[in-house]
Amino acid sequence: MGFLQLLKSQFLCHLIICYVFLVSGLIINLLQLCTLPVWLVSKQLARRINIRLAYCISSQMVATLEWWSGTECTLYTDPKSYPLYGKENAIVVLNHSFEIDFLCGWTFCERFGVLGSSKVLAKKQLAYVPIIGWMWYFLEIVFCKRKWEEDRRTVNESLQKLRDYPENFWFLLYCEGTRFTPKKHQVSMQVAESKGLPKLKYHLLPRTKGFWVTVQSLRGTAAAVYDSTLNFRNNEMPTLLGLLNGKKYHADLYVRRIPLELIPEDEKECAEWLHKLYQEKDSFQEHYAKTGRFPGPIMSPPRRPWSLINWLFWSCLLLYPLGLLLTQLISSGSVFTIVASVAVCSAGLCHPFTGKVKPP
Ligand SMILES: CC/C=C\C/C=C\C/C=C\C/C=C\C/C=C\C/C=C\CCC(=O)SCCNC(=O)CCNC(=O)[C@H](O)C(C)(C)COP(=O)(O)OP(=O)(O)OC[C@H]1O[C@@H](n2cnc3c(N)ncnc32)[C@H](O)[C@@H]1OP(=O)(O)O
Ligand SMILES: CCCCCCCCCCCCCCCCCC(=O)OC[C@@H](O)COP(=O)(O)O
Repeated sequence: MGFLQLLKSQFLCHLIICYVFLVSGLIINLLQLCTLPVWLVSKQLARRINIRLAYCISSQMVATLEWWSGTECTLYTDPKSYPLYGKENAIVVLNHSFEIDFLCGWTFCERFGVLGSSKVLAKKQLAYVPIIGWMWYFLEIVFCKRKWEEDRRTVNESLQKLRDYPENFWFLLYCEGTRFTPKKHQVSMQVAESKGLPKLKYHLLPRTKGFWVTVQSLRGTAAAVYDSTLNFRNNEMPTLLGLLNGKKYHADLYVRRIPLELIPEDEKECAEWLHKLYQEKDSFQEHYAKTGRFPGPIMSPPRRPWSLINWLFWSCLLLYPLGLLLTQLISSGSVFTIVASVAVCSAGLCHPFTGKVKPP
């Protein structure tokens, strides 16, 4: 193991990364709160400010993937579609199979310049997660309760509000509705069987209602659906903890651009269209399993320095006062103060990082 790799596996480094993320995240949440009066004066200005503030949070996680772990992201796509990425609004349909699939999505958003404005149809519970969930509130992220009677109206209303969004955005939809597990796959294939639909090997049966309402609500706003299929080399199942430990993965993403006009307006036809799309996605995964690559040419956008620059900025800003505090603590010479501080910090920090869950 080289020196750099050894350094990346050190708990102290992980503490520093998390400290910078948590403290900067809360500061940015506070700044976002301060933009509320700006909404009253100029909604578009408030939106533009929030896009940049959100970038400061999400790009830290992208920096962990791109610069800390050195994970590589390869894009397979049609060269004719490539120049349009980042230059138009789009609905992204992605398989939900990996712990870090959303982060790979964010990485591509970063490379095409739409990270700050990227959106998702997320379950309502995520709105209450500090930092990311609170940031999403100000980004006008669309939340669903997974109760169609309510979502039909609320999802449509939230999407209608994006019609005059001032910057290009990608709207991510995990049509499978939940992350793939063998158990969920088994149940989902029973539903497929009962509906007379062909079985899928690598995906759960897509939920069609959210897709239909999204396409209908964003007609005239989004230009296309980006059908995206993600996988990792060497059958790896990457984790956030792995990234934090500096483990390098290799992500492959296959993207097909489908103009929105090609998607049927009728709900039933649209559902059939989506089921067919997932059968095709399944065949791409089968191709990947057999050959280790997706079909089509590789058009990989390079990583940009901005996520690293943002991380270095927040690190300098937040590690300096922490360093001062520690120096003062040590130079105080009081054994009691030092022991008490170490005890408080350990109590506060150990619980989240041990990953243990209290029994009910
Ligand atoms: C160039 C580069 C390109 C791309 C780069 C890639 C990506 C970058 C883009 C953007 C990044 C942005 C952000 C990313 C950041 C973070 C994301 C993180 C987290 C979000 C994750 C989530 O929260 S996922 C969960 C929430 N989302 C969804 O659920 C969406 C899908 N669901 C739906 O659409 C649903 O229809 C619904 C939620 C709208 C409503 O749900 P409800 O349950 O009420 O209705 P359903 O229609 O789904 O259910 C009834 C029908 O379903 C059938 N059924 C029952 N059981 C099952 C089953 N197990 N499987 C399948 N179907 C089932 C049932 O029979 C009913 O059938 P009908 O025939 O009556 O329809
Ligand atoms: C700089 C890096 C520092 C990292 C340390 C901090 C880590 C903070 C991580 C916050 C990540 C929050 C992003 C939310 C995305 C989670 C994806 C998710 O939760 O998907 C849910 C779906 O699957 C459906 O779930 P089910 O209810 O069906 O099951």
